[in-house]
Amino acid sequence: MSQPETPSPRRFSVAGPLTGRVRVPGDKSISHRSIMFGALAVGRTTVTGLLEGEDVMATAAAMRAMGAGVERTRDGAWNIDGVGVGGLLQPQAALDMGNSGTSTRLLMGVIASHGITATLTGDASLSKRPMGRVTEPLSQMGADFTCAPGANNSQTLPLTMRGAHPAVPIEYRLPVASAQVKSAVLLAGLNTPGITTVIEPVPTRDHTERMLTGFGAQLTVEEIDGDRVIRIHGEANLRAQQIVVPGDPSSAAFFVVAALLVEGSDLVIENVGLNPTRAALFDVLRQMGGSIEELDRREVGGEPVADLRVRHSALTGIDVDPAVAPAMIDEFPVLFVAASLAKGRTVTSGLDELRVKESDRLAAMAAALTLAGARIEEREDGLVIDGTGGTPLTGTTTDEAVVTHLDHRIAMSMAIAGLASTGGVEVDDTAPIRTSFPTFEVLLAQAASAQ
Ligand SMILES: O=C(O)C1=C[C@@H](OP(=O)(O)O)[C@@H](O)[C@H](O)C1
Ligand SMILES: C=C(OP(=O)(O)O)C(=O)O
Repeated sequence: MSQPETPSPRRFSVAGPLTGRVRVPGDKSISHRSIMFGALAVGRTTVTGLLEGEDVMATAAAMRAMGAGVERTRDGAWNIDGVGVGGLLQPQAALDMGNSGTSTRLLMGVIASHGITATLTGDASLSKRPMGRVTEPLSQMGADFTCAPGANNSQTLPLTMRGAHPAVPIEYRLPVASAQVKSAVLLAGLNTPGITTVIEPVPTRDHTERMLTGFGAQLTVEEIDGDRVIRIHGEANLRAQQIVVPGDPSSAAFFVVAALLVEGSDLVIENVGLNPTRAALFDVLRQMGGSIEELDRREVGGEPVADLRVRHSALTGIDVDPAVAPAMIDEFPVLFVAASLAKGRTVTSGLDELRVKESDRLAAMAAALTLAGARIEEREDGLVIDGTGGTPLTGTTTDEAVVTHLDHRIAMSMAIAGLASTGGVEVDDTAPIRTSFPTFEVLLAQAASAQ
């Protein structure tokens, strides 16, 4: 298991309005997939704009350990030298997935149809997250999962898996709206003879489908009776690509909410990915009265992108349609912060998945925001928030820090709550922020002092 680090507590307090321009780092989902698919392609894939966060570096280290070349060039681009589908080598040591669910679940899919054995480990947060959702379909394909030495079940990390070669193609209907489960089965299908099918009743982020098609896989998506039916033809040949990673909307979300909440703000966030399976937060905030303007809409790396101009706005609470949840699943923690300062009540529901992220995000945000002075009711599948109508939250005392539970999104969300409080918010540990957004604190300071 990954060693726990010394926590880095920090107080986030009222700063000036957020102005000027910031550029958030590359999309985490696309960065993971760039490395994995590049490692499975024939030839050299080059990636610019890759997110150099700890989660993506865990993917890079794992692909290296299985024989691919993954190196940063002097100008900050990345070269991935692929081994070809079917060409992965057995890793010599356990693969440390750190804090990253995406690395773990997608790699389990990749390994499932390679005839190799691998042990996967993770930090204390990742070791609690459910893996049965991927081991179940991957076992149907022939992969075998056992408890790693010292572990007591094969539903959580650490676990050891043996891939099947040849694996068996399956048709799998997703029991949970999860792009990670969908991707795990499709990636196992890459090196499986025949056609592997995933049926998705509720659409989730579609980067795997878009990118595998770009890499030359035979993949089809059909709408049948309201379901998305995705088929991948196995024993695929992937061709190396040149990838430009757009900015991460999940990282941009923190700056969007900060600019909406802090009086006098007028901030441009450049190069934000606006794939419709990811961008629902911005529509929800607009429904609440947020001024978020798209400038220079364009395509980057096959994904829609724009610069977002965000101005301080008076927000009003709404009932958030649970149908949009998958398209903003990682953005609820920071939406809860926005709702805490809106006028009136915001009701969220259908969010059971938030309980199995890096932390139980419903419980963690309810506790953190309550400590900071917000009015929150925690329900089984969502939070109900009675906002202040714009009056800053009281904040927390220095000896009462909010608890982030090794969850980067709790830490960043509560940092933004600190900017919108009179007394500031004490965050118990900022170290997890490095998993997805290593430049968060620098960019926040830059935006708050840009005038
Ligand atoms: O496929 C991906 O890249 C991701 C899918 C989502 O997880 P689930 O599929 O578990 O909802 C999301 O929360 C995670 O941050 C990244
Ligand atoms: C849930 C997240 O990531 P992962 O599942 O990859 O740990 C996240 O980044 O919010």
